Amino acid sequence: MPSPKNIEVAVVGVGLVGAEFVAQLLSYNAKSASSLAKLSLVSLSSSKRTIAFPEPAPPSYDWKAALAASSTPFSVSSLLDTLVDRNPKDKTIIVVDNTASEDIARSYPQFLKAGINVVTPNKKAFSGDLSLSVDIAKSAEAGGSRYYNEATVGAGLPVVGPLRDLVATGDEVTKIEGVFSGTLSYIFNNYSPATPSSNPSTFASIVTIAREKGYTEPHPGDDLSGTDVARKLTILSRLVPSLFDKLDRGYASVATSSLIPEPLQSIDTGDEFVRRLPEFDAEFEKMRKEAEGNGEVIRYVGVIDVAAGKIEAKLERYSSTHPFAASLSGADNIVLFHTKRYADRPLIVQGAGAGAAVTAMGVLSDVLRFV
Ligand SMILES: NC(=O)C1=CN([C@@H]2O[C@H](COP(=O)(O)OP(=O)(O)OC[C@H]3O[C@@H](n4cnc5c(N)ncnc54)[C@H](OP(=O)(O)O)[C@@H]3O)[C@@H](O)[C@H]2O)C=CC1
Ligand SMILES: N[C@@H](CC=O)C(=O)O
Ligand code: NA
Repeated sequence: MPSPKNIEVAVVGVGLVGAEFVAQLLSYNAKSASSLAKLSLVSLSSSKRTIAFPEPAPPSYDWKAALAASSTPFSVSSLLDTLVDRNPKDKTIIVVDNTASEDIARSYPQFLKAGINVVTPNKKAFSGDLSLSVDIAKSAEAGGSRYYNEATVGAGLPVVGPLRDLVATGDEVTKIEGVFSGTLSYIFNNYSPATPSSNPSTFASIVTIAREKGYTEPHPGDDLSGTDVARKLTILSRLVPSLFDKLDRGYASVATSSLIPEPLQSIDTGDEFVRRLPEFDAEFEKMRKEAEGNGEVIRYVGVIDVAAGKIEAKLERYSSTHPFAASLSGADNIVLFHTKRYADRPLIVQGAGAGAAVTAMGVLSDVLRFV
């Protein structure tokens, strides 16, 4: 039996998703002693601190305590120097970015050029200005490195990979549509269900639960503004050749309807945002009742109409028998790929589209592509 391939992993971001990713990685090593790969944690970083591991960490290692006790500040440049010193051209080294940071996203080209691979659920690098997406692709080519971002759309659900495969094998995508936000799916599946409740919860209370369950972005305003969906639509559009350079300003070029009441639009912290949201419950209730009175539900959807070149993130009403109404629950995403080959019936992917466990699984499965 060949000896397992050693893959070195440097993790940046150990919040909700990052901590679960580390737990899954350590458990992979523990359960897969005879498997094809060993995943060696070489460093862990938060926004403030970093720790490096000269030896692979054992499954029971209390990395949280070690990181909290570290007095070494984190910086991208020192991480890059440390990883370059480990000879990335001679082995597989991966930076796993589990942050939502724009700065970390902007550093991918430096890592990739140095031969260091990148895996991430962070949408920022692939959904902002087109120039960064182009720089990332060129840097990977120059450095002989690779990057994967499956968990940026639909969390662990296979969405990015299948779209790449459809395109690579010569299929023509005509339309992609669906429910792309786990948070907004959870909110509307509960606030505006196919079978109306006699005692409905308030809009703000459901948002708070979605946040507690770990579905929202670090700032839930990024979900309610539609920005998170617009980012996902940008990521997918850039994989469709005819749309690659359409969204030059990224998510900001997507026609997006926001659910954020005007007075809450510039609130900086997630805590303050959810504290003030109940002030607007009556407005949301009016919208819900109107739909319910027509036998309809409310859902937040995304559409990429390739032929029309139209990309939209918007609130829609559907009859209570529509698949977006009747077949979704929890934080489900559903994505329909209409293509030349899947012309009669679309290729459909559905399942939980948010939450730490399913997101970390998407990130770890990308890491395992390097085996
Ligand atoms: N929650 C979900 O269901 C899904 C999340 N994602 C994505 O996963 C990513 C992580 O989300 P989540 O775990 O909820 O976020 P959290 O806010 O829980 O954690 C973020 C982590 O990143 C660290 N961090 C932030 N900025 C920096 C920086 N500049 N340098 C180094 N570290 C930094 C934070 O450090 P500190 O603790 O010091 O602040 C923290 O450890 C996001 O990009 C999100 O969009 C994708 C799909 C689904
Ligand atoms: N906040 C996001 C998390 C996954 O991308 C969502 O709710 O879908
Ligand atoms: Na995915």
